[in-house]
Amino acid sequence: MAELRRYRQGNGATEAALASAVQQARRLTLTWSDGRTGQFPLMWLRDHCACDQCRHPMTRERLYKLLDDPLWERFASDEVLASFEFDVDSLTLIWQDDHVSRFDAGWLHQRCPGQELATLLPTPTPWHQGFTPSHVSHADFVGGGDGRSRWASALLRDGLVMLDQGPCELEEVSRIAESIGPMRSTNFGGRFDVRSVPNPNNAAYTAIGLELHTDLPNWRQPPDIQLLYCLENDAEGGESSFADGFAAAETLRVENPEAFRVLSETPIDFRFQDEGHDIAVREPVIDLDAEGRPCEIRFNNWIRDTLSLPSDRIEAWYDAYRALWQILRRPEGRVELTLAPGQMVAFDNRRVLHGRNAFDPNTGKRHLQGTYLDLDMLQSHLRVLSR
Ligand SMILES: C[N+](C)(C)CCCC[C@H](N)C(=O)O
Ligand SMILES: O=C(O)CCC(=O)C(=O)O
Repeated sequence: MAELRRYRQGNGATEAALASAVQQARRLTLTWSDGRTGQFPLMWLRDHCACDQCRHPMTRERLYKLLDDPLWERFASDEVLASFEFDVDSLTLIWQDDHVSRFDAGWLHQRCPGQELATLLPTPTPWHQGFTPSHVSHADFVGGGDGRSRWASALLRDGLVMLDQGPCELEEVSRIAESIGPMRSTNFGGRFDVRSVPNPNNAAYTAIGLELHTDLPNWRQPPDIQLLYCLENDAEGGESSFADGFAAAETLRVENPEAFRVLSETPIDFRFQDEGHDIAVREPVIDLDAEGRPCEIRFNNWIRDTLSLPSDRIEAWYDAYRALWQILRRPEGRVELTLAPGQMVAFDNRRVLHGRNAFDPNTGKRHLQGTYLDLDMLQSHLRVLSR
């Protein structure tokens, strides 16, 4: 007989006690003391067995293979379960092949089919008018208190967060990034310097103003999170601005549904070329998820490639693109700030657009260091911090 073992994933135990368990054909209906009830298909219960044969005892990864289970065909009937019993905090099933599965009642309570599983991550929330980003001090971020989770939560919720009063040290951005996850490398390297240089290969390495944009929309998977750490900002100009691309897309949907449709349904070409690279992709400006909500914005006027569409769709596409751009330009939707030395801005590059005003390199120095991170690592970091 398999060793019995509780299986929790640390999503917070419930106080509710298991009150009844009734088998109806190929399902078990469970009811808890708080009134919640759930119908659990037997095949689901078998697949989620947490014993040490079905889950690796060290990694907790699934070993059970439904494809190789000789009982599988019988899950459609009610012959698969030999017996079951329950008490307030557990449910035990004995299958026809004598395998025993024991479930924690609280674990099942959280996973009633059809029930949203509680997540530890904040919901991305569109900026409302007058939105201002959260600020966390560098000392709180590195200090071991709740600074890191406040920072990560704000970044996941708002897509933008500030870190203040850090040291003016080269590579501090790399240290911060690597405390969260590996830096995401691109054709610009793992970590990049933003300053005006001779022979630049992209507009960020000049002193010109940068219209709001997302970075690297010419990649199949553009970088998720961008960190920009300010080391020097003495030159005249160079102020930063940000806009919530998801909020702008939703405004466009309301004000100009046809433009929204065109931008979300028309893949266009993005392409970056320099000495050693030619990276190109064809994707829409607004990408929608399965529910039709914007899940990615690709907006970068420099590296938008030749617009290759049938001529009867070209004017409509330009009109739609201008309509979105006009919304992005509206002052009420933008966050404007001047980065101070020792300050770092972090933002979701697939949601929030960033830009800067031109600066005059003859009046002083401007130097940022930046890198990218995968959203998976940021989410993981917050889940681990919440343990
Ligand atoms: C930040 N860093 C300078 C590394 C990249 C800048 C990317 C912006 C550019 N126009 C593009 O998407 O290709
Ligand atoms: O210089 C800045 O403030 C922003 C730079 C930028 O837009 C970029 O690196 O993509």
